[in-house]
Formats: sequence, C-alpha cells, structure tokens
Amino acid sequence: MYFHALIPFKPVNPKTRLSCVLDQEEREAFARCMLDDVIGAVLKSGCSATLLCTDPFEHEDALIAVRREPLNDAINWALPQFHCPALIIMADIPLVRAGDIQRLVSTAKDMAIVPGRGGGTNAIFLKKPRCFRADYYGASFLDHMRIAEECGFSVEVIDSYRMSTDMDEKEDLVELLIHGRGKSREFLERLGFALSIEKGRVGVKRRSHEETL
Ligand SMILES: Nc1nc2c(ncn2[C@@H]2O[C@H](COP(=O)(O)OP(=O)(O)OP(=O)(O)O)[C@@H](O)[C@H]2O)c(=O)[nH]1
Ligand SMILES: C[C@H](OP(=O)(O)O)C(=O)O
Repeated sequence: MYFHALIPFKPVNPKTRLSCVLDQEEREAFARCMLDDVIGAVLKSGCSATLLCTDPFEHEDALIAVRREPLNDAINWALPQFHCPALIIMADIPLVRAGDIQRLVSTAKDMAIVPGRGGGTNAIFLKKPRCFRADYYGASFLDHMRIAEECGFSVEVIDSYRMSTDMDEKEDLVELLIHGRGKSREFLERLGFALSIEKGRVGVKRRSHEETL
C-alpha cells in the first residue's frame, strides 16, 4: 500500500553532536547524504516523502514544508492534517532499506514504532495520525508508548538494527562504515573516515587528520 512519509529535517547546523569530527559545512553535507539514503528507501518502499524543514530547502524527490518551530510543534502541526495513515521517519537513519519500511507499514496494529538507540524514536507508523501527538527528545520511545496507550492504540514495537541505528555520535559512524551501502557511507569515506580496529570496541579514525577519534 501507498503511504505518506513525513521526514523532519534540519538542513542548517545539524548533527551538532558530531562537531567533534565534522565542521558545520561537513555536517550539513552529511545530513543531506543521510537524507538522500532515507528518501531513497522511502520511495523504493512505495511511499512518498514530505520533508518538514526548519529552513528553506529543495529536494527533487520530496515535497517540502518549511516549519521553523521546534521539532515536536512542527510534527504536531502536520499530524492533524492527515486523513490517511502516516509514517514519521527520521532523516538520520541511513542504514534503512525499503524492506524495513514495508515491514513497518504492514503492521496489523494501530501503530508501529522503532526505538532509536539511547531512548529515542526513529520511526512511527500511525494508522490514525490525527489522534496522536509527538513528544520527541529525552526518552521519547517511552513517551510515545504512553501517548499510544492514552490513544487506545494497539502497538507493535519493531526490532530493527538498521532502523534503530541513528547517527548521533561519533561511535555511531562505526555502524555506517561497516553496514552502509549508500551516499552517507561514501561521503564519510571520501572525508577519510575509516574503522579503527585496535583493542576493545571498534572506533573510527579520520585518515586525513592522522588521528584516532
Ligand atoms: N523539522 C525539524 N526537524 C528537526 C529539528 N531538529 C532536528 N530535526 C530532525 O529530526 C531528526 C532527529 O534529530 P536529531 O537527532 O536531534 O538531529 P539534530 O538536531 O540535527 O542533531 P543534534 O544537533 O546532534 O541534536 C533529524 O531528521 C533532524 O534533521 C527541528 O527543530 N525541526
Ligand atoms: C529526536 C530525538 O532524537 P535522538 O536525540 O534520540 O537521536 C528522539 O528520537 O527523541
């Protein structure tokens, strides 16, 4: 079935938690590459994409709505306008594939939710979006489960490595370098990022800087 994906996107000064390894221009380019990977998976899954952007932005494969208010206010402005099921999916999950999205939108429950690592929420599929309210930040997964209960929704929690892995901190880049197939992995490699395999957990290093991050 055909669904509409709402993708919040912050094109200006995004991903500040990656400032230790990427400057602002690089973070903006990285965010665009991740967005391209996510939009690619969304379209391939048969859904359409609308970006909810904090600033003016253009994308040949998506509709754009510019909403300057904070994330939750922007989503909660959009949700009541849906008269059909809707998918909210974050732009920083570049490992996502079309099959993952198809699994999400084919849930038999009223809502399917994908937790993000560290307490967040990376995707929510809502059969009745007008009844729901977004509450991102903090332990948003728990907050969204509570709101679903208040709405009387049945819920499927989707266990998906690829959709749960968002690129928030430098350690997350390890997953992208190992499992990524799209533009964002290529982008990191072009900047000189590579795995740093020493003892303990695998890390990343940026070869151009000759330093282990
Ligand atoms: N519309 C909208 N989208 C946002 C906003 N803040 C973040 N996003 C998007 O929401 C998703 C998850 O956001 P975060 O992981 O917090 O990304 P971020 O704010 O760029 O990263 P940090 O600066 O490191 O917190 C990404 O798709 C962002 O592009 C906002 O204020 N408005
Ligand atoms: C928006 C926020 O993202 P995180 O900071 O957890 O990546 C959340 O998922 O609630």
